[in-house]
Amino acid sequence: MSNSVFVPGHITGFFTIENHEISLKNGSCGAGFLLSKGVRTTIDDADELIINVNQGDSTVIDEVLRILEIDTNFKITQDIQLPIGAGFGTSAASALSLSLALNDFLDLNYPKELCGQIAHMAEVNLGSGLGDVIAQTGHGMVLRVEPGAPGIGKIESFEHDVYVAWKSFGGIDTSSIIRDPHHREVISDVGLKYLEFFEEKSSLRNFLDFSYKFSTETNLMSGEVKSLVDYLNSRDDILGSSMAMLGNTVFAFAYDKSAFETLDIEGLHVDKLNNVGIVHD
Ligand SMILES: Nc1ncnc2c1ncn2[C@@H]1O[C@H](COP(=O)(O)OP(=O)(O)O)[C@@H](O)[C@H]1O
Ligand SMILES: CC(C)(COP(=O)(O)O)[C@@H](O)C(=O)O
Repeated sequence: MSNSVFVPGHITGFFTIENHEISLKNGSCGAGFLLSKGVRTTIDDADELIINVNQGDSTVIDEVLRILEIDTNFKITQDIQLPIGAGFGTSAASALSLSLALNDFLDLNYPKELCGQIAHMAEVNLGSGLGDVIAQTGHGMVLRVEPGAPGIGKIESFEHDVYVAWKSFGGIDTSSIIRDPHHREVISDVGLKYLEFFEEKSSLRNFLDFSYKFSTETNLMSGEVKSLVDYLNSRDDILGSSMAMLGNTVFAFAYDKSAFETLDIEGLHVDKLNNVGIVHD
């Protein structure tokens, strides 16, 4: 027997950090969007536990198996289609696709929200993310209006027919930012300001504008990220550009794919906003 689940990558544009002593209520509010690339987890029958990942290590998988208290033999294969640690929410996509795939494979019959809550707990426990899991249960551009795990927090999804380009210069250790008191304060103050503006009008233009202002005012952009973002923002055929939270990564939106194809930027990937979301095969 074999089954697989695909969970899209998620890029956050701006966010707040919301504390709670209960890890399911811990998380973030903010806005981001889903990509057509992500993480596919496949489970197959096996006589022993086999873990096969194309990038990274088994940290996320081990944490999900620990929370689920599963001690059965099977083979886990993860195809991580985006760079890890670079602001694409791959750790959340790994955790969520694994909990959903195991639910199907082992006929656990857990509600989808519970699978999401297990993945959210793995993320929060590892310090690798706050709001990616709940955002990945949505589609298109996703606004997180209340923090927490699926079934606890609240999201709104907006569909857009738009191309997304990205280029990564490398990773940022998410936990070193979200666990640092100074960063936490600045991120939450600036994030709240733009979240409130965005809740009034959740347009694509506002998302791009507020993401750029957030990354500038929080001082999170590296020099190389800022110069590419500024260059992309200077072009008329590009809707806007900003930094992927939290990675050394640039993203930009355009209605026409050719706006990116005519640029001669090494390592620029072109994708489409994902209006579909999670897929079970
Ligand atoms: N399968 C995996 N997917 C993503 N991250 C992983 C995985 N396995 C281990 N890791 C580690 O988890 C951490 C995730 O960091 P984070 O910055 O949150 O990544 P991302 O931005 O991709 O979610 C990194 O230290 C990475 O090395
Ligand atoms: C921005 C971040 C805290 C981290 O995102 P990543 O580095 O992609 O795991 C995200 O989880 C969020 O809550 O918005």
